[in-house]
Amino acid sequence: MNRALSDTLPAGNDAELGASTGAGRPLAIQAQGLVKRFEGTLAVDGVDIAVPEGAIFGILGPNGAGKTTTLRMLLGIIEPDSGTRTLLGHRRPADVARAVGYLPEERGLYPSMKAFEAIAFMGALRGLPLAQGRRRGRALLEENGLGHAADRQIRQLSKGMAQTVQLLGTLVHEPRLVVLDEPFSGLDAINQGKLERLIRRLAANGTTVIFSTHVIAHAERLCEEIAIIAGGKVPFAGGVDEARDRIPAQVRLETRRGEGSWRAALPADTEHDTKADGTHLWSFDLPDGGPEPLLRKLIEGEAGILSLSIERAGLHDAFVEIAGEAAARALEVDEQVKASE
Ligand SMILES: Nc1ncnc2c1ncn2[C@@H]1O[C@H](COP(=O)(O)OP(=O)(O)OP(=O)(O)O)[C@@H](O)[C@H]1O
Repeated sequence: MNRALSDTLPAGNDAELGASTGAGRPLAIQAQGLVKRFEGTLAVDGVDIAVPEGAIFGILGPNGAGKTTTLRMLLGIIEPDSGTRTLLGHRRPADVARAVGYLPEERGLYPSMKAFEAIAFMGALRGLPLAQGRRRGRALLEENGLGHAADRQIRQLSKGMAQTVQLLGTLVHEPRLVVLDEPFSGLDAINQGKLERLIRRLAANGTTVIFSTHVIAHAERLCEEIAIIAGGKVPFAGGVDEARDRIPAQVRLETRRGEGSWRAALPADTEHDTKADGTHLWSFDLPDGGPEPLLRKLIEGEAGILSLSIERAGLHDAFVEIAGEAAARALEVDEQVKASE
């Protein structure tokens, strides 16, 4: 056990220090086999999650997939029926509550409080002295373009502004771990962009950020690692690139010649078209060996390459591959609903 930490831990504390990824990076969150049932509904069915410290980690899944239930179990707001979780090295989330910031899915602040007071109040709930919270509240509002609203009551703010105030209240005590449940919901495109930048700044300063979303684009733009959740299960957890690599990249090739020894380098199910000018178009999955052996054979066989493009799969296609069409359709509907809001 780390000497400095062991000195601060009371005897018999159940903290479990030193959890780390295979690559040796310490973990801010480690959950194994989390299960939660509500009156006959199996909301979460054996979820494993490992969130490295300092990461931006997304939990991506459609409505009802189990995202909120998972986050609540991680935070100790509800207890799992089975499974274990470690938060910042502690088995009891309450032991590290002051180092955690949480934006719940249900938004709500006292309507009569002024914006800067609301932030200070949220900080006080996590142990920050009120005077300090008030100072930081004003500064945070200023930094985030809401300085003019500091003395306005919450009831006088727009929904998006109030949501930003609540988010700042989640951050005012400078938590090491920030848990955001659907933070982009209810924000317009400009404020979504601001929130993305804020999340990046937090991570750049060493804060771990975990957020849930049903919008693939947010996870794809922000996250190094994700967990895909569908029907209470996590069929994939790992790097965004690793998820995208589940699907072969698509090659589009244009050649002057249509025959030659190089044809053997193209997969059997390659699509082929001959254009009016006699040149050839080929589309196929990038073979296992990657682009270099393919290119070598095309050049050695004198295919007469006119153009070649390789397009990696997007996270949406990876999601379909991993979680299935039905879950992906549910996500798409969510995005359409969002777009029409
Ligand atoms: N307190 C509860 N009582 C009964 N059922 C619940 C409760 N909380 C969640 N559920 C059910 O558990 C399942 C997972 O819900 P959860 O809120 O975790 O999903 P979610 O992925 O966060 O969805 P959303 O994006 O709609 O918030 C759903 O079927 C939901 O109806």
